[in-house]
Amino acid sequence: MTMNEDLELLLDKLNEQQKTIVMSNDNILVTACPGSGKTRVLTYKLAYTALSNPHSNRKIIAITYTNRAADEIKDRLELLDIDQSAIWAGTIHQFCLEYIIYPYAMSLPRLCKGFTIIDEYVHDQYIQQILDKFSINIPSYQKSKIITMLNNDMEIIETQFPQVVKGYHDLLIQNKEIDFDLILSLSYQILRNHPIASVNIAGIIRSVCVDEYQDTNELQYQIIGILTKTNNRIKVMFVGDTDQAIYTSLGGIAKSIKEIEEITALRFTRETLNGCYRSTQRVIDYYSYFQKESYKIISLATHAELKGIIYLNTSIHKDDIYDCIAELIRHKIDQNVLPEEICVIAPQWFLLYPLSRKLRELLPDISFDAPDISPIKADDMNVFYKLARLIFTEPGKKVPRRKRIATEIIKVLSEEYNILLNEHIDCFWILQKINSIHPNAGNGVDYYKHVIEELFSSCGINREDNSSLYSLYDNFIGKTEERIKRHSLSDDLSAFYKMFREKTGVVITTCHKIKGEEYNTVIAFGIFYGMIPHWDSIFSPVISEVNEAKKMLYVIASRAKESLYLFAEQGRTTSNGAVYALTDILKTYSYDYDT
Ligand SMILES: Nc1ncnc2c1ncn2[C@@H]1O[C@H](COP(=O)(O)OP(=O)(O)OP(=O)(O)O)[C@@H](O)[C@H]1O
Repeated sequence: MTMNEDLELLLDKLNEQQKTIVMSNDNILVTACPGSGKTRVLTYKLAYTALSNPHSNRKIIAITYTNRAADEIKDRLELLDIDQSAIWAGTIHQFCLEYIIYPYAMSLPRLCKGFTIIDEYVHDQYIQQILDKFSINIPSYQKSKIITMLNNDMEIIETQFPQVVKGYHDLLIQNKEIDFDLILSLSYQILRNHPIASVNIAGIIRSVCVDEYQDTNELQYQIIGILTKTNNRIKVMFVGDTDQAIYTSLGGIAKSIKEIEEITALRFTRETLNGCYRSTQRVIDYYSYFQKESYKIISLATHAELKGIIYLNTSIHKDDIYDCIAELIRHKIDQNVLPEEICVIAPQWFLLYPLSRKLRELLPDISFDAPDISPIKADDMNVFYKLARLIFTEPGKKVPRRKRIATEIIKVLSEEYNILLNEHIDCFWILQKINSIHPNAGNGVDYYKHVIEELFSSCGINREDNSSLYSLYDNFIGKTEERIKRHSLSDDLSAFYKMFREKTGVVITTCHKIKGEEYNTVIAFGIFYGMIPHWDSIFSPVISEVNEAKKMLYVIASRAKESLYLFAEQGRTTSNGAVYALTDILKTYSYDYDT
């Protein structure tokens, strides 16, 4: 097939609005409604850019909000049979590590003598250690609010406990460690203070596509801005939906086109995607009430005209909610809705654990993709977690993904831990080696330790010469063992395989985690003022509680293809005994709900 035929085949799968965006040679800011095919547009834009200039060796970068989204894009490109050698997709943290921190660590005194990246768990341990040192006794919710992130000039932002943050950073420096936030701040420092680094990095980039731009934080915009100011040939696309900006509390900002133009020193064209392939027109009209600035979304779904169900219940008691949801699920399945097409959500995890237990009891014949506490904590930045993903998944399945993970492992070992691996060690070798080690251990941790020891020994990696890698390893094992003990989990090998198995069945998750997904039926409970919006927004002097509630309800409702059930059950109280009630904005929304 010729290149033009390849391109035509790609474009055939897009509607006119999507095509315009994919083919545009401008810098574009795309505001896209839910279900309008943002992921499709982004994937096809990457494919189109790669195919239209196959000889360019400059990189096409896609920045996604989660590792899962990056995996999805890479899998879709694989299905389209696109050569991905010029395409890079990952989170901003991964981008910063691979393109800025690892190659230019020598330019910062803090990094030049080697460094390791700590995770949330170590972060929390350090904070506790310093609070103890200063004899500060505060509740855990307050601990988690201590801002350890620094500003663009590496100064402390935290106002209430600045001495704790100083102690924390001193400890990191002393241990030659950095945390997640420092990946961004130090990348910014390198780009800003070392023009050679920014010229080199910007010089190898062809385009940057940012997904979910409404969740991008200030530093991320600034990092992209330095690159485009250094090389104005870089083409930029921001795609997102300002009505779905539910990460404001984590620093996400949906910048205006003018602000983006200022930061990047580029001119932008605005494009819109307002055709929704997901929901019926009725569901769309229902959630459009929560838009910040009203605009018309048109259903392009084959089921656009179906009535479906839109239901709100504020009278059910919390003790009856599990039976009621179980009945609903049974009813939907009897109507031939697939279990995978049903999702039950709540604003907080603690509401979901008892629900999952109860639903499994009430519906023993139905499978659930429910929040289980897994023996290993998911952490895609940790090389030992990446190794676990290979060790505890079946060799013959998802081979391209396994190859990618193996390649990432080699990269981390050589670039982060400066390990000189033998030339023959490539992703195939790693996969073959892991596939061939089958220790005789029924316990998951022992099994994992055996594989790692044998793998490392065949790679020539030993404890004596690689103390920082082994300290991460010991920490990883220690944390896993502690998790198993704390939550009384099974340490059986099968429990480790289970955690990485693709889950099927009725999905049970939180309102934040459901973002980007779609289901025939969405059942949401716990729709309370204090959870939607969260108390943090209600008490915040800078965040608008009404907007936060609107955005959350917009995300929840826009996941539904046909049916949406909302519950604000009676009888739930806060820890202080105050009674939870329906979120305010739904009290004032006079909608003609189904009964
Ligand atoms: N041109 C198209 N033709 C047919 N179906 C499409 C087209 N574009 C997208 N879709 C379908 O629309 C649905 C929604 O797509 P996608 O999940 O990419 O939307 P989204 O814009 O990312 O949604 P959200 O913002 O809610 O996360 C998917 O099922 C996708 O296959």
